[in-house]
Amino acid sequence: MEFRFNINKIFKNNISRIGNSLLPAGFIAPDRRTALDTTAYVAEIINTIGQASAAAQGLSQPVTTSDRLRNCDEQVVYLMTEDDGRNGLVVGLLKIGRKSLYVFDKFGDTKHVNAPCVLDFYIHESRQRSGLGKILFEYMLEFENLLPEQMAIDRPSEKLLSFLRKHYALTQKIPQMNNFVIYDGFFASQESQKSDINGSANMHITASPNSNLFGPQFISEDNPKRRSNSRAREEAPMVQSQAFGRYGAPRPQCSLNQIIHNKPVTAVQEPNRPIYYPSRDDHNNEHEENVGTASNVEELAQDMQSLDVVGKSDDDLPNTPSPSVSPSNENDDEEDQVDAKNGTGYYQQPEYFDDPENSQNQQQYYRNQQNLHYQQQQQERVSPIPNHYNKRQTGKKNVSSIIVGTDNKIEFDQIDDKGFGVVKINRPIGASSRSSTHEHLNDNESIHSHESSRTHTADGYFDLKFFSHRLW
Ligand SMILES: CC(=O)SCCNC(=O)CCNC(=O)[C@H](O)C(C)(C)COP(=O)(O)OP(=O)(O)OC[C@H]1O[C@@H](n2cnc3c(N)ncnc32)[C@H](O)[C@@H]1OP(=O)(O)O
Repeated sequence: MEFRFNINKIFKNNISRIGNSLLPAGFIAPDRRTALDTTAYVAEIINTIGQASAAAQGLSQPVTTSDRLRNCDEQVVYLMTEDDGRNGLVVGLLKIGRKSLYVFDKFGDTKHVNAPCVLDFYIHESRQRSGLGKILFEYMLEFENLLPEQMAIDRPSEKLLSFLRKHYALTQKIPQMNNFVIYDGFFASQESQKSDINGSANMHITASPNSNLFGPQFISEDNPKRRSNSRAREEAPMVQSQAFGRYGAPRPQCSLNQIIHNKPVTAVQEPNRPIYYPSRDDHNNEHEENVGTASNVEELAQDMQSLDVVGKSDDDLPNTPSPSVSPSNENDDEEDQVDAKNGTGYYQQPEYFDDPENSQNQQQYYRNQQNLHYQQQQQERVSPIPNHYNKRQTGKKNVSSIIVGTDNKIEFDQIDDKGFGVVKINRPIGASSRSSTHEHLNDNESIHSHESSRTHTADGYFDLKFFSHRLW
């Protein structure tokens, strides 16, 4: 590879080591101007041979550029030149540098190493397979005081793999998940550099593929399984997690790990986490009352079932529907109708039930009952507040009302900024005047159906008062 300038004045030896100064080691410039010119020439040489190396490897971008070399303290380039009696030739490039890597050892555990790496290696096509590559590589190993197996190879080509196999008998690769190739014997030389991200000498990060999901786990080197180099995992390895911080939280069992190690995959058991129900008085730190565990939820459900619905307690009701009943479920609708006809329904039946011409009203009645039931349950979950609390006790300022009409439309009517919401069921849309709504607003009344209202119309009125956060 020829250049427009005489490279023999720059490189006094066949192999020159160049660092981030872009001047060959031992180069002496008579003046500053010469130094700057030489730097520019070396930059041009490096860029040119870097391009040639990338082309030889089929890379779209060169791995070696003068800018990268200038800006990196950890990398050096070995250039091989020939004196052809004219301007001289550049015939080879070898770039190495230390890199901080997470690599798998032969047991599949991840280790953090700061390893010397072969980053770029190129011998001009006219000189390949003539032994120059080995000369250049040997020079580098000697200068850096390294063994070939100590080096990690960055994306080696088939030619380089063959080169290493032939000259250094490197055949036993340790599989990695990154582009680096390391060989057996790599870790024997890394003992002195062993460390983890905390700098601890006796810990390392596991190679779990779930590390990205659940965070790294730190396994002690004192683990007897690691000491014995046994990969049989009859018992769970001792995993030491950080007691605090990001990785301090309990992690779910890694099912992939169980599959890989042929263990029965157990169902993931959710920890008994506290359940937080939104409190109306969060700002008063009273939400502690609303924090419970799953068992508390059952108690809450029992409390809900014991509430008086439409003036009738559960004790009077032979068939209490499941709390999970969905108001939109048509089948459940039918079942409830049958129950009601048999006198085993959950709610009281209005008089028009006996009128066969009123079947539409009956259906509407059941739908509304189920809606009410569902909304009550939802309301209870969000705001499990004794129904005798008044506005002053709850401190709420927002009042709004929902009016559910006979055609299943819901009218949500905000009256003014007071404290509670009211759902009015079975009222004609828009027919409920604000004044009449106000008349029925009594903060001391229960969240259940409004008996007095229901008597005003054959459709029946069921007001549901609720505590709500302000929506608008
Ligand atoms: C991390 C990296 O840099 S990966 C990129 C490596 N670089 C390249 O692939 C660029 C193209 N190749 C080259 O530049 C050179 O072939 C090098 C640098 C790999 C080796 O340099 P050479 O001067 O050819 O090596 P040298 O002559 O000392 O050793 C020759 C041995 O290298 C291997 N080798 C070299 N060229 C080839 C080739 N075309 N095909 C297969 N093996 C080859 C063989 O093992 C060969 O031995 P053999 O001739 O008995 O089969």
